[in-house]
This record gives sequence, structure tokens and C-alpha cells, in this order.
Amino acid sequence: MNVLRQMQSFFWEKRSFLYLSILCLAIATALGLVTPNLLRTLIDDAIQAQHFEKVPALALTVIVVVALKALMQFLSGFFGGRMGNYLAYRLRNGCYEKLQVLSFRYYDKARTGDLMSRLTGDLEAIRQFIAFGIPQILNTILMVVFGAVVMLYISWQLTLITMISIPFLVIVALKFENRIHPAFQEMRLALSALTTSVQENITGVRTVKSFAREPYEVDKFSIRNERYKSNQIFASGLWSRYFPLMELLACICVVVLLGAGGTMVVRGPLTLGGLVAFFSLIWYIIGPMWNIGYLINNYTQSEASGERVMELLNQPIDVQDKEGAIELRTEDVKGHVTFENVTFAYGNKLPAVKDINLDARPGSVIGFLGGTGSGKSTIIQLLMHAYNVDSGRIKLDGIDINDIKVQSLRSQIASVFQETFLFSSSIRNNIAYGMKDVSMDEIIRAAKLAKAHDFIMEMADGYDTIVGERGMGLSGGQKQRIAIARALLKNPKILILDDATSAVDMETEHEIQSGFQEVMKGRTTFIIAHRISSLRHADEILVLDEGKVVQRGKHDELIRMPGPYQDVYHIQYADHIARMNGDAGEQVNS
Ligand SMILES: Nc1ncnc2c1ncn2[C@@H]1O[C@H](COP(=O)(O)OP(=O)(O)OP(=O)(O)O)[C@@H](O)[C@H]1O
Repeated sequence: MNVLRQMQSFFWEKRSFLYLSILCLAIATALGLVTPNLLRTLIDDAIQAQHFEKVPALALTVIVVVALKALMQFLSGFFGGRMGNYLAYRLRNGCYEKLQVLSFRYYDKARTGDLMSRLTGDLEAIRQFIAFGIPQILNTILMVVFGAVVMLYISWQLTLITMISIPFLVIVALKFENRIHPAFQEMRLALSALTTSVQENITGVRTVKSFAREPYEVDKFSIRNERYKSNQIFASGLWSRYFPLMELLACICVVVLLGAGGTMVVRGPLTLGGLVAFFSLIWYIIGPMWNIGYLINNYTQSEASGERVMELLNQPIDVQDKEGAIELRTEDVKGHVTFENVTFAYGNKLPAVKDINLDARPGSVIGFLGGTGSGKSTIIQLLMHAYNVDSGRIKLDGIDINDIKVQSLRSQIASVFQETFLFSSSIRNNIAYGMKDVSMDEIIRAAKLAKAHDFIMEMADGYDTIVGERGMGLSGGQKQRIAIARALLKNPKILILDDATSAVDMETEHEIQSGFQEVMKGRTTFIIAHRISSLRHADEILVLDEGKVVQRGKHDELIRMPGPYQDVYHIQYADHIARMNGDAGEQVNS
């Protein structure tokens, strides 16, 4: 119920649906109690008293009551369904919006499958509970309470016998619930393992095939499938034992009641009509009793689902706008980036970057070089305010980025990452991603600068070609060129190229970079590269090792300085250096 209270804001606007659903249900329950009484009147006052002229009117009343009851049940389901759908719709939107604003720190730990199941399975459980669970629980309470009152009115002795048998029914229902609940949970886990293996197999189909692991994958799937099957068989075994047992208990109760009730009719304190009415009421009470286990299960499951959804919605946002944060005006932004003694660690790990200082003047190009895990990407993430720094400050045009609205800061930055993500949409939409009112000419211009135009035009549908999930159907280099076009179209003040040209050949890299130089004039650019050729023209190169800057300077200075930069240069330019030395030797000899 606490969860429901937390969800209040999501359904409060349409609470009238819930009230209407409950009202219709209460009317349906009340009408349900009328039928046994009509039966009693029919038998006692019409048939036994031989007033047969009353029969048509009574029969008609029964039909009207039953029809009205059906209408009320329909309306209760209709309004409950509306309410459940509305709540699920609002929660789904709320969760998705939350996913957009959650910080990178959350995504570092989040699992895709888990988030997907919150937005689908858990929301569906909540919807079902609101639409059907709540009305059913109320229905059970109303039926048992009102049914018992009417039964007491007919015969307190028979009611007493019924009440003695009810605890047995409830105990069996709860025992069954205790066993079926873990079985269902186990079944959910088995199903989730099964779907994960299908999902991973499809996503990683190339890896599976290249390692010829198909038989292993089939075996893995078979084991999981077997587990799911066993769980299902176990659960259906429980069901098949439960219902006959409940039926048996109910029948014993009916037999005892028949004996006692029959004796009472014979001896006189109960009329025949009263006995028939009592018996139809018995099923009125026993039916909901059978469902008690299911209802408790439904409630606990939806509560757990509600908690999982609320946990997502209540997730603290690590990076968010401070009160009074500034909205940057694009035309005023110059792109002057400074890092002052910046240190940052992911979680409880050792710092990923330590004491970083840099001063990137507007329009300058800053390069980063360093081994894997040396902290290059982390510096870029911090500049985008993906995480809060642990100490030090990052400034844009002299303003601490903590004082700038996150969206406003990021809208000044365009990045091309090592791994290009393309959406399953047209190439045109992928290039124009996140931009409004972009003309086709602008898209083509950006694609030409990124050297993507020619290969796009070779495709059957050109810019309207739909790329598959994650850019399937395009080569790594082609994907990267589309990502570069996307960044160029944004025309940012700050451009980040995180190993952006790693998937294209040297010649294309050179071509793209000459395009960059043309377009990036007057913009601050950060380049992470493993190839020295990408960094040659940088105004300053920072060489990183284990999160610290170990060398800095321009290319020409660094190649003369013994150290990691020179080592990399020697490795990458061995041929060139040998050739240069050869030429120099020949010149000396001649
Ligand atoms: N999301 C993360 N959560 C926890 N630790 C991380 C995360 N991202 C990076 N790290 C750690 O931070 C350190 C620096 O990583 P970073 O990605 O900045 O290196 P890099 O120089 O860009 O490496 P590469 O060239 O391989 O991309 C590494 O030790 C890495 O394991």
C-alpha cells in the first residue's frame, strides 16, 4: 500500500475511474445477493404456496437482476482497465524520462535486461493489479462480508457450520500459495535466462559463428529450456493437486450442510427456499476463498514490481543542474576550456585521472595520447559533465561547468566516439540526430566533409537507406564517417574526437582530417588518438600514463624529447625514419 501511495501522483488525476470501478463492483456484489433471495421467494412463496401466477414476474426479475449485475461487472472492469492502463502509461513515460536524465554513474552499473524487465514485465504486473487485482480483492471482502450477513439472516446454525469449514479452505489456499509462489519466481528466472541466451545469441551471432560455437550455444539453450520446462511441469503439478483438494473440502462442507440443512427443513425451522438460497450463497463465499492465495500472490508480486519501478523513479541523479545554473547563449560561447587540478575516481576505485591541468584556448586543438586505461576518455567524460569531479575545477569561458545547465553545456559539444552508435533509422535521420529544422543540403554538406557522401550515394536508397540495429549493414569505417557527419552538422563550439578515425584507413583519416581543419576553424577540438598522424597539428599534446600527465607539448617538441611520445613515434614511423636516415646518409655520401 505504501507503494500505491508513492504512485499516487501518477494516477490521482484519474482517480474517478478507480472510484467508479469500485462503486460498480459494490453494486454488482449487492445484486449478486439478491438472486438467492429471489430463488427463496420463488420456491417458498410461489411454487410451494402454489401461487404460480407469481412465477413469470419473479423469473423476469431474476433476468433483470442478472443482466444488471453483468452490466455492473462490465463497467467495473471497464473503469478498472482504464485506470490500470492510464497508470501504466504514466509510469512508462515517467520511467523513460527518468532514464534520459539518469547520470552515467547509474548506467555504469545498470543491466539492460533488468531495466527492460522493469519497463515491461513490472509495469504490466502493476497494470494488472490496478485494473483487476484491487477490484478482485474488494470483491472478495464484499462477497464474504455481505454473503455471511445474508446467510446469518437465513440460518445462523448453517452459517456456523460454514464458518467452521472456512479456515480449512483458507489454510489449504495459503499453503498452496507458499509453494506456488517460489515456483513462479523460479519460472520467471528460468524464462529470463532463456530470453537472455536468445538475445545474446542474436546480438553476438558473428562472434558465435566465427568461433564455430553453434553446438555449444545449442547445448546452453537446451539446458535452460530444460530448466524452464521442469519448472512449468512442477507448477502445473501443484495446480493439478490443488484444485481437486479444494473441491473435495468444499464438497465435504456441502455434504455436511446438506445433512444439517435437510434435517432442519424436515423438522421445520428452515424453509426449502431458505435452504436453496443458502446453498447458492455458499458458492458465493467459497469461490473467492479459492482465489485468496492467488490474490495474495498477485498483491505481493505487484508490490515487488511497484517497488522496482519506484526504485528506478526515485533514483538520485548524480549530475543535475544546480539552482540558478546558467543557460549558455550559443552565440556568446567562445570555447575556452580549462582544467584546474582535476582529480576523479570511478566509485571506490583508484583515481582514473589525477591532477589534470590544461588550458585550451578557443579554436585550439588539444591531443591526448596514452596507453589503454590511461584516462584519456575519462577527461573527455568529465568535460561533458558526465560525472562530478572529486576535486579541482573544469571551466568553460571562465565559468565552472557545475554552474552551467548540463543540457546547455552538452549542446555546445559534439563528440565522435570510438564505438559509433547508429539508430535503426535512415542514414539521413542518423546524421540529423537531435537537430531540428535541418535542410537536406546541410546534411549532404556534412556528409561530404566526413567523406561519407560517396558511399551513401552508392546505396540503393541513398540517404533514405535504413541502417539496421546498431548500424548493421555498414562497415566500421562507414559507421564512423556517419558519426563524424553527425558531429559536423551540429556545428559545435567544442568538438571531441575520441579515437574517431580508428576504423578508417590512413588515407581516409587524412582526408577527413583535412575536412576537419576546414570546418573546425574557430572551434576548440579535443582529439584522442592512437596514431601520431592524428595529433601532429595539435596545439598541445598531453601524454597520459595511469591518469597523470607525463609529457606535454607540441609534436615537434615531443619527438625530440626522450619519453613515451618519442617511443610511439619511433614505432609508428620506423619506416619513415629509416627512409629519412637513408636519404640523409646518401646525401652525406654523395
Ligand atoms: N565507467 C567506468 N566505471 C569504472 N571504471 C572505469 C569506467 N570507465 C573507465 N574506467 C577505468 O578508468 C580508467 C581510465 O579509463 P579510460 O577509459 O579513461 O582510459 P582510456 O585512456 O580512454 O583507455 P582506452 O584508450 O583503452 O579507451 C581505467 O582504469 C578504466 O578501467
